[in-house]
Amino acid sequence: MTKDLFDETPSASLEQQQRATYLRDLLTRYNREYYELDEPSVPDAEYDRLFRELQQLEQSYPELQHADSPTQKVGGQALDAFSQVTHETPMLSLDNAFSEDEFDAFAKRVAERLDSASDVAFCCEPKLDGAAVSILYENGKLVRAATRGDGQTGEDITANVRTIRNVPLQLLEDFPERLEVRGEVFMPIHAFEQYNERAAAAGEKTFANPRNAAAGSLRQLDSRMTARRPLHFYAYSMGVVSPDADLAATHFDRLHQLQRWGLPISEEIKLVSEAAGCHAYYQDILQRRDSLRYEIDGIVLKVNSIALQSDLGFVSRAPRWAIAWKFPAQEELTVIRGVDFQVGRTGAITPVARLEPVAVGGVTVSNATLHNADEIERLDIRMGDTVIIRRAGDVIPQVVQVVHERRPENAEQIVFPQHCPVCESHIERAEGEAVARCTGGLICAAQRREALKHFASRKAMDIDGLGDKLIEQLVERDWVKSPADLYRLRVRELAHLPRMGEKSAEKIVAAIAASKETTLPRFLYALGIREVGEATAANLASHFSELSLISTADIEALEQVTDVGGVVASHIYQFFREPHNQQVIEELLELGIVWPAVKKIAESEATLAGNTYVLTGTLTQMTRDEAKQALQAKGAKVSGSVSAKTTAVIAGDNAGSKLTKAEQLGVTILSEADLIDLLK
Ligand SMILES: NC(=O)c1ccc[n+]([C@@H]2O[C@H](COP(=O)([O-])OP(=O)(O)OC[C@H]3O[C@@H](n4cnc5c(N)ncnc54)[C@H](O)[C@@H]3O)[C@@H](O)[C@H]2O)c1
Ligand SMILES: [Zn+2]
Repeated sequence: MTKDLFDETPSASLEQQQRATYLRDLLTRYNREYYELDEPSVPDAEYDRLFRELQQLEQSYPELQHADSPTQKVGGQALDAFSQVTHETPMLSLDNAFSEDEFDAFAKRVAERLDSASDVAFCCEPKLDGAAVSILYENGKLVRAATRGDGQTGEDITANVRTIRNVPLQLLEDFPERLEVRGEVFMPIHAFEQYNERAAAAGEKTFANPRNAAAGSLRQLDSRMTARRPLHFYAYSMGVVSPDADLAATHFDRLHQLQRWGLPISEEIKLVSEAAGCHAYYQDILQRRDSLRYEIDGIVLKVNSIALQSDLGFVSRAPRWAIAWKFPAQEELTVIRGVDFQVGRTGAITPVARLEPVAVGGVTVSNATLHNADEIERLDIRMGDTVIIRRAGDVIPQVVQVVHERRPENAEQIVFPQHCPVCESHIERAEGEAVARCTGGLICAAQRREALKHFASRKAMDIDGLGDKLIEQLVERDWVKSPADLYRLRVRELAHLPRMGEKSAEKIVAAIAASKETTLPRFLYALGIREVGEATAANLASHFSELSLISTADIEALEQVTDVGGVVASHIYQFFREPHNQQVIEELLELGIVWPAVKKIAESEATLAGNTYVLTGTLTQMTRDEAKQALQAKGAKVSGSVSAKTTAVIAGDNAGSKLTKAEQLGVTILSEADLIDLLK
C-alpha cells in the first residue's frame, strides 16, 4: 500500500479498527460488571491498560472515535430496581496519571491553559476507593441521596445512605438553604475483613475487596441490609448550592466549610502552593498507605482556586482542573504455573500457588497462598488459569478470583497430595476440618522443632535444661532429627555450642538420660499425637496398660477408651500406622526408655467392665478424681458427657446440667452412697 505523503492524519488499519471495536465492547462489558453488578471480572489495572489503549487509538485515529465509547462516558447505568435521580450538574469521573511524568504533564497543561506566570496551588486529597454519592440537604435536612450512575442519572439510595453512621441527617448552624454534597462511601479495611469472615462462616457471599463491598452494600434494595454493613463517608466536594450561599473562594476552604456544617472529611487533606508539593504529598501518602484505616488507590490533586477551576472547565467525562494520580495497583492479573504444598511447623499442609511473576502493590510477587483444599475448590482454580491476585499491605498475597474466560483448554485440576512432600508420611484431613496435616510428627523435618519442644516439655519427658533455644540450635545443626537422637547426644558435641561449657553440657546429657525413666502416660503424651493431651494419654495407658496393645488397637477398640471419640481414635490409629513413627518408637525403646508396668485389672476384679459412668456435682467422701480412679480400677469407663449409652450418672451435691440431661434421657441416677456400694 502506498502512503499519501500529503495526508497528515494516517488512517487506521483494518486491524486497528477491529481492535478498537473489540476494546469498546470489552470495556462496556467490564463497566457493566463493575458499576451495575459490583462484580468485576478483571482487576482495575487491567481495565486501566485496556482503557488507555483505546484512548490512544482514538487519539491517533479520530475516525475511530465514537460518542458511545467508554472513553467518553462515566460509570454505568442506574438499575431499574431503584427510582432514578437526575443530577442537576453531572457527576464526572477523573483523568488518571500513572507516573510522575504523567502528573507533571498534567500540571504543565494546567499552567499553560491558565497562562499563569505564578504557581498554581493544589488541594491534595487521598483517593478513597469506594463509590461516589451525592447527598442533598434542604434546610439542613438530608432529603435525598443518589449514586453517580452514568453521571447524568443515578439511583435513589436515600434510605441506605441514612443508615451510614457518620452521615449527618441534620446539618449544623449556618448551612445554605440547599446544599448538595458529593463524596465517597467506603468500607474501612478492618470492617471489610470482619464482614468477610462472618459471611464466609455463614456460607454467604464474600467480597473480593473493600471497594466492591462498599458499592454492593450501598445498592442493597433492603436498607436494613445496608445498615448491617459498616460503611463510612467522606465528603470531597460541593454540588449545587443555593445561589445566595456565602461560599469560600477555594476548594480547600470549601471542604472546611462542609466540615463546619457537620460533614466528615478526610484528615489527610492538604494544601500545597505549587505542583512540586504534590510530589511530596504522593510520596508521603504512598508510604503510609498500608497503615491507613481505609483503602485508597491514589491521590487526587485539584486546582485550589474555584475561579481557576471555572477557567479550566471540563472535557466530556472529567474536569480539566483535577487529576487522580494512581498508586501501584494492589490487584493484578497473572497465571498459575504450578502449586507447591508447604508443610508448616505443626504439620499443616498449605497449598501455595507458583505464579508468573507480576508487580503488585509495588513489589514483584511470584507466590500466593491458596490456604487449603476448600479454598482451591471454592475458587475453582486449575493449573494455567489466569487469576486476580491481591497484595494489600503486609498481608501474604492472595488469589482473589479466577478469570474464567481466560482458562486454557485442558487446564488441569489441582490434586491435593496424599503424602507429605517433606517426609512422605501419610497426609490426613479430619472430618469437618479445613486443614490437612502430615502425620509424620516425629520425623518430619518441617515439624521437627515443635515436636522436640513438646517431647522435652515438663508434662512430657520433662528434660531439665533442654529449652526452646537449645532445641533450635540442635535442629539447625542437624544434630537431632528425631527424639531418639536426643539420647545419642554426647557431652563433647554439646560443649561446642556457643555459650555452653563442659559443665552445662554434662548437666543436659544427664538430664536427658534421667528422662529415660518415665511413665507410659508421659511417654504417650510426649509422642505428640494430635489431640492426645495428658488426660487422654492417661486414659489410654490405664485402659490398655501396654504400649504394644495401643499401637495395634483398631479404631473400634480405641473408641472404648474413656473420652476417646471417633476423631481422636483415628488420629491415634493413623499415628501408629506410620512406619516412620513406629521406627522412632522402637529406637527410643532400644535406647532405654522404660516405665513401670501399668497394673492390668484382673478379670475377677473388673466387676464394672462394660459400664460407663458420668460423675457430676460435689462428692463428700472422696474427690471426683478418686472416684474416677476407683471406678476405672474396676474396669468401668468414666466419661465427661451424658449420652444414651451412659450406664448411670453419679450425682453429688449441686449437680447441674449433666443431671438434667440424664433425667431427660432417662439415664439411671445414682447417689454417692450408691457409688460406695458399687465400689465395695
Ligand atoms: N475492574 C473493572 O472491570 C473496572 C471497570 C470499570 C472501572 N474500573 C475502575 O474504575 C476506574 C474508573 O472509575 P471512575 O470513573 O469512578 O473513576 P476513578 O475512580 O478513576 O475516579 C473518579 C472517582 O474517584 C472517586 N474519588 C475518591 N476520592 C476522591 C476525591 N478526594 N475527590 C474526588 N473524587 C474522588 C469518586 O468516586 C470519583 O467518582 C477505572 O480507572 C478502573 O480502575 C474497573
Ligand atoms: Zn511430613
